[in-house]
Parts: sequence; structure tokens; C-alpha cells
Amino acid sequence: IRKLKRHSGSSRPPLPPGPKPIPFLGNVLELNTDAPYRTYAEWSRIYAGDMLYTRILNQEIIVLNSQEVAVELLEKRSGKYSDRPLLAIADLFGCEWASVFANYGPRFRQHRSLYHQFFRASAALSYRPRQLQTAYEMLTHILDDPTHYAEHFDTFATSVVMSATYGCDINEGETLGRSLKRAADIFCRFGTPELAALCAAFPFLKKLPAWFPFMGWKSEAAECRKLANVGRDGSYLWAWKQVDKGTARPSMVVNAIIRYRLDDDSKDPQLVQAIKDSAATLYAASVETTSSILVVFVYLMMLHPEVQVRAQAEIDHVVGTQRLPDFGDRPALSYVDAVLRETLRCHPVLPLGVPHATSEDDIYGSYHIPKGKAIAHNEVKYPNPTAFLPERFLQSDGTLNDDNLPWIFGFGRRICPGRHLADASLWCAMVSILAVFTIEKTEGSEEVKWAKGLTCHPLPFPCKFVPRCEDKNGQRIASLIYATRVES
Ligand code: HEM
Repeated sequence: IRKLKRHSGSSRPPLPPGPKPIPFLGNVLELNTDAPYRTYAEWSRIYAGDMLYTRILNQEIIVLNSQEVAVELLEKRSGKYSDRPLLAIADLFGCEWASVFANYGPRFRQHRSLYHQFFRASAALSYRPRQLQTAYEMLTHILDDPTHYAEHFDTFATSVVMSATYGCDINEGETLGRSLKRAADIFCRFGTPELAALCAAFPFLKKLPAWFPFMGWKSEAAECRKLANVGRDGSYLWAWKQVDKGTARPSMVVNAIIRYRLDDDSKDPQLVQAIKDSAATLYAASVETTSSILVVFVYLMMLHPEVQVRAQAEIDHVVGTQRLPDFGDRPALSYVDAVLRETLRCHPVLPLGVPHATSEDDIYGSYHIPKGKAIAHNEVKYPNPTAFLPERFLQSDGTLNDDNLPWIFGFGRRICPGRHLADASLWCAMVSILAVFTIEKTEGSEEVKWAKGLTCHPLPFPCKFVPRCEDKNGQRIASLIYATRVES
């Protein structure tokens, strides 16, 4: 939680415990900027408690370390805890319009209403056939070129989101998504939280020109701004033209254009802008998360051959070997679902979630309130928390327990609107890979490096995808795909 408002009265309860901030810099010198969640986890151990207070330059932060406190504040008091902190560089990088940065107000509500219409659980069902088809196509890409498996995960995630958002097929999705991808790449490399904190503390930095020493990032920011706008407006226009030509496929933007009869741009400019902005946010929100989780999955499967054997035995038993799994098989594949949940719990890719901000002062317990891995690795709830044990999600009769990790997707009114789409994408990608390949170690597999920053996932590492059947030229996989008809 960021952006705290100070109480004026002297009877204010104390702030939660935390490291003593030094004047002006706060605790910035002690923060591990490559992996800030590690520093927060360490401080949480030292200042034992469910809440931790820290200050990074002039930004006050409260880290919530327990699911109970997060639910109490971010869900039960969500009226006060659903704002976002100002990201001082969002406008420079041209992404201030993204839903994820929207303040809690009318624009936020309009975006959330669009997401609810087109991505709630029942609406997300309509995207499943295309998700499955895309997952099967990913298998052929892995077979042809296993070394670049992480790129195939990116292509898979891009295809799913561009199809669900604009109704594109795989090739159109890659072309249209290119500007959004390049913008997201620049933002991830240059738009770091440290730069945002510096610009918040020294707003004059935002005004300095790109030729000024240490201001090289400004040219990147300008490029990002251009690409983000081109990607957002171009993708909307493409979907609009498909509706006009009668060739549009059901998707968020197409359905919205039809439902609200937006046959010309001047009809309801505010609504059109909300559709453009909320739709373009989905690319950045979904591709990096989905594809990083799949890399974590490959890493864990490589390290746990016994888990693969058990999951594959379950798939062979339920699905057989003459077709690929589909969503109808999911209820009978409890162990595969347990593997999915344990992958999300063991290495959450967003260990700090996305910060919320308070819109009013609050008091919780004895603390004044001007997120995390700690929840995933809670020793009481998940004994031996660093071990990868899918069976912790199974009951004694082999069925799934009711812990479906709701916190992975955040809390309250800000909860991830793409969670149903994400869950289906991850399941069909993982089950298809397990059905067809065994992931094994190879030379260099031991030297796994991890991404730096707010996300936590291994960088692509060498490993082998061994086809489970003799399939040198992909014939067997092609015939399995053919045998598994997907109706869209
Ligand atoms: C694949 C795994 C994914 C994970 C782990 C994930 C997780 C999250 C989390 C933790 C948040 C912040 C919630 C909060 O503030 O409490 C979030 C926000 C968001 N997610 Fe996801 N997400 C995933 C995939 C997706 C997908 C596939 C989409 C869209 C199709 C999506 C769209 C969004 C959007 C638009 C927001 C911003 C919501 C807001 O600020 O109101 N996400 N996600």
C-alpha cells in the first residue's frame, strides 16, 4: 500500500513497525533493488508482524504479510484501499491511460465494468476453444524449435490476449501486438520503480531534456510513448474495420463496438477512449505474467521428474493417448490442477502484487495506516513452504481442496480482471505440454539466472523437451491435434 495521508491530531496511533528511515532517503540504501521482495521478507522477519512500514525516498509503503490482514484491509475496507499510488513517470512513458494506474474514480469504474462484461467467469468460457487451439499450436512450435521455448510461450500468451481482446488470428495478433510489445519491453527496461521514486522526489528531473547527462532514458520514454499510442489506437481501429466489413470475430472490443453501436468515432468519445485504454492495458498485463509462469513451470518440472511422471500417468489414465486433453477433462485431472496451484504458490511471479493506495486515513488494530511472498510461504498454512509439493492441494481422497490461491490475483475491487482467462491459459498450456513432452535437464541447466526487479521468474535456461512418443517429424503430434477437434 502506498501514498499514506498523515493524521494531523497528536492522538494518532503509531505506524506499523519497520526499519528506521534516515532523513530524506528513508530506507532506500538498505533496499535490494534487484529483488525488493527479499528485503521486505527479511524486514518482516526482523520486525515480526503482519504489517511493515518503510519509506523509500518520499514514498511511504506498508507491506502486508498475511492473507488475513490483506483481506481485512484490501477487501473488507476496499472503499478506502482501492486507489493506486501515482507513478511519477507513467505520463513520460505514455501509459498513464492504462487501467492498472487508474485512480479509484469514474474512469476506473468504467474500465472495470468493461472487463466485467467481457472477462467475468461466464464470459471467459467463450475464449476457451481458441485458447486450446493456440496451446496445441504451441506444441508444434516447441517440437520444431525447443531451444526457444520461452519465445513460444510469449507467442501463445500474445495470441490468446489479442484474440480475446480484438478477435485477431495468430498472425494478425503478432503484427498488431508488435507496438504494444515494444512499448512494454522499453517500459520494463527503463521505467523502473527506482526511476519513478527519483522523479517523484525530484519532479524537476521530468523537465530536463534527453541530451542532459544521465537523461538518456528520456529518448526511450518518448519512443515508448509513441509505440504505446500507436498500438492502442491501431488495434482498436483494426477491430472497428473488421466490424465494418462484417469479418469481426467475437472479442472484448468487437462485442463492445456492437453492443454500444459505436459505428462512428464521434458517438461517445469517452466510452470509445475507455474501450481503447482498457483493451490496450490487457497486452502488458497478461503476456509477461502468463509466459513467466510457464517458464517457472518448465523449471519446476525439470527439477521434479517424479511430479511429471505422476501428472502424465493421470493424463494417460483419464485422456488416453489417442487425443490431447481438453477442458472437459479438467475435473478428472486433480493432480494436474494441484501442479498448477503449486507452481503459482512456490514461485509467485508478482511476489509483491501490485501496490494499492489508500484514499483516506485509516486505523487497523493498534496501528495507523496512512502485500506478498510472505503469504505464499506462510509456514503454518504451507508446511515446508520452499518445497514443491503439489499434493498439499489434494485431500485424502485425491480430490482438490478448497485452497485455490485467491490472493495470487490480488484483492478487492482491484482484483485481476483477467484471472479466469489466465487460469484457463495456464491450465491448457501446462496440460498439453505434460501430455506430449517430458522436460529434462541438459548441459547448462544448473546455471539458472533469475529476472531482476518486481517480477520473479527464471530467465530462459537450457533444458530438453523430449517427445513422449517417437516423433521425429511431428507426425504424431499433428495427428493428435487433428484427432482433438476444437470447436470455436
Ligand atoms: C497469468 C497470470 C496473472 C497473474 C498472476 C495476474 C495477477 C494480477 C495481480 C496481482 C494484479 C493486481 C491486483 C491488485 O491490485 O490487487 C493484476 C491486475 C490486473 N490484471 Fe492480472 N494477472 C495475470 C494475468 C492477467 C491476464 C491474462 C489479464 C487480461 C487478459 C490481466 C489483466 C489485469 C488488469 C487489467 C489488471 C489491473 C486491474 C486494476 O488495476 O484494476 N491479468 N493481475
